[in-house]
Amino acid sequence: MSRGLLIILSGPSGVGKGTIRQYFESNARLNLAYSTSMTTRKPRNKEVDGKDYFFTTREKFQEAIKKGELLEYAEFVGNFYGTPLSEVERLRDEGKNVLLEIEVQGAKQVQEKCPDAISIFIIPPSMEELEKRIRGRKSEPEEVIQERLAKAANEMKMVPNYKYIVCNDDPKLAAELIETIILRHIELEENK
Ligand SMILES: Nc1ncnc2c1ncn2[C@@H]1O[C@H](COP(=O)(O)OP(=O)(O)OP(=O)(O)O)[C@@H](O)[C@H]1O
Ligand SMILES: Nc1nc2c(ncn2[C@@H]2O[C@H](COP(=O)(O)O)[C@@H](O)[C@H]2O)c(=O)[nH]1
Repeated sequence: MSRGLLIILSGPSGVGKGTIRQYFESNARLNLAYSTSMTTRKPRNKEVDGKDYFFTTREKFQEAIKKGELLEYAEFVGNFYGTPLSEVERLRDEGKNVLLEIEVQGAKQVQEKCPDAISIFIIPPSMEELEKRIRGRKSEPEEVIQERLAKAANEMKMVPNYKYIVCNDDPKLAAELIETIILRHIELEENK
């Protein structure tokens, strides 16, 4: 059994990463495992600890950084987010293809540490549409929406650092394109 692939799904907040993931995560052919991140952000309505995120304190997050327990981490609009390393390693050792849904600073760290990671950047059809989506989600207060939008403009400059760019106009189509990318990489790995 070969070690699972590492897949980075990145792109600005509100572009639809989570929405797209829901279309393909139950596709057994992809043999995917979603890496649950750790965050100091407060849970949103309906978010479940241990499923959507491991919600934690700043102190515990700092401790995890110090102990080298995170594959990557970043501060994003006042909160910390990071990927627990041991879980990623365990899943990949079990042959699972591990999906990281992370912002661009963390993606850069993973690309440096794991050059064979498959990096996919999701872009919105326009910045106006991105704003509409962040607002439509009604998950953040106005000042946080403004900060996320300002950040998004800079994040878009990172596009050239990614192997694949997928526009999320229609989420089903975007998910199908990503499925095709992952399936091709699985095939390449099997033929090695
Ligand atoms: N193709 C699309 N067309 C219209 N609306 C969309 C599309 N994709 C996602 N959305 C909507 O945009 C909003 C943001 O999507 P989502 O939460 O999946 O983004 P995200 O990139 O995961 O955000 P974050 O990085 O902040 O977690 C949601 O309300 C979702 O329903
Ligand atoms: N670098 C990391 N970024 C992460 C991680 N988990 C999520 N994220 C990204 O943070 C922003 C904000 O997320 P939100 O849930 O508050 O909207 C978004 O781009 C996420 O993809 C992580 O472990 N590391």
